[in-house]
Amino acid sequence: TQSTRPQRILDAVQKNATRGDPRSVVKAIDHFCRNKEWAMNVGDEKGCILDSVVSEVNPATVLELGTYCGYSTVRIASLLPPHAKLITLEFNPDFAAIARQVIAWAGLEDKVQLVEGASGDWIPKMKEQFGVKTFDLVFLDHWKNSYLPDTKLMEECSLLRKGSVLLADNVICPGAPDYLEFVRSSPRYKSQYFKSHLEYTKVEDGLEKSVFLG
Ligand SMILES: CCCNc1ncnc2c1ncn2[C@@H]1O[C@H](/C=C/CNC(=O)c2cc(-c3ccc(F)cc3)cc(O)c2O)[C@H](C)[C@H]1O
Ligand SMILES: [Mg+2]
Repeated sequence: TQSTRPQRILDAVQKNATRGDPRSVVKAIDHFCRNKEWAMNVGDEKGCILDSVVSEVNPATVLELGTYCGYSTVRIASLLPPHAKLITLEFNPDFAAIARQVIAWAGLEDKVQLVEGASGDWIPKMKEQFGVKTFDLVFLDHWKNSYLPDTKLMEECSLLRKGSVLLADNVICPGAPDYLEFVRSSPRYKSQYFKSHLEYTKVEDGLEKSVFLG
């Protein structure tokens, strides 16, 4: 039977990366996506910006919206301090199944909770289901028209505290114009644009870092 692109990404990880070595998993996916098949991972260039924001925030609790194959999940989790937790939401069961295996190959199962389901259903249940008070860092990389409604939902559910950092991928390409307008004009956020390129290409894209001011 025909394999899917996520399955071919998992194969590339299992063939070329070392079990328990997150950096080798990241390298294997980047090599595959740069040389064999493009895929919508945040990639190595924007990934370095992601790494620097994660290191700066040094979060105890992280929420990722949109796991896909788990590339950014592995990047983030590999930088977390010992007892920190990353919850990642993915509503496509096929992608979730692949991501679980990528996360396991990297040896990061203990730091990552992959929740299969839609952000709109799960954000309101974060406190009761996972004992999360607030998130120190949120990485938004799911459907671009869901960034804004989900940000408003996180505010309504009191999941953001003074200093919580939102980091959004693709604010230029494919773009998230309503989200960008919101976080850049709202007095409750301090926003900063990190110019970069669409993964594995020369097309402009970037990450928007927005600090919630409470
Ligand atoms: C209920 C919905 C919301 N709730 C949800 N709850 C849970 N999971 C959700 C939700 N909404 C979506 N997901 C999952 O997240 C993933 C979705 C990821 C989406 N990412 C893009 O579309 C993109 C495109 C390009 C791109 C650029 C240029 C091109 F030419 C082509 C493509 C580049 C990029 O870096 C990109 O991240 C995954 C596929 C999908 O199942
Ligand atoms: Mg993206």
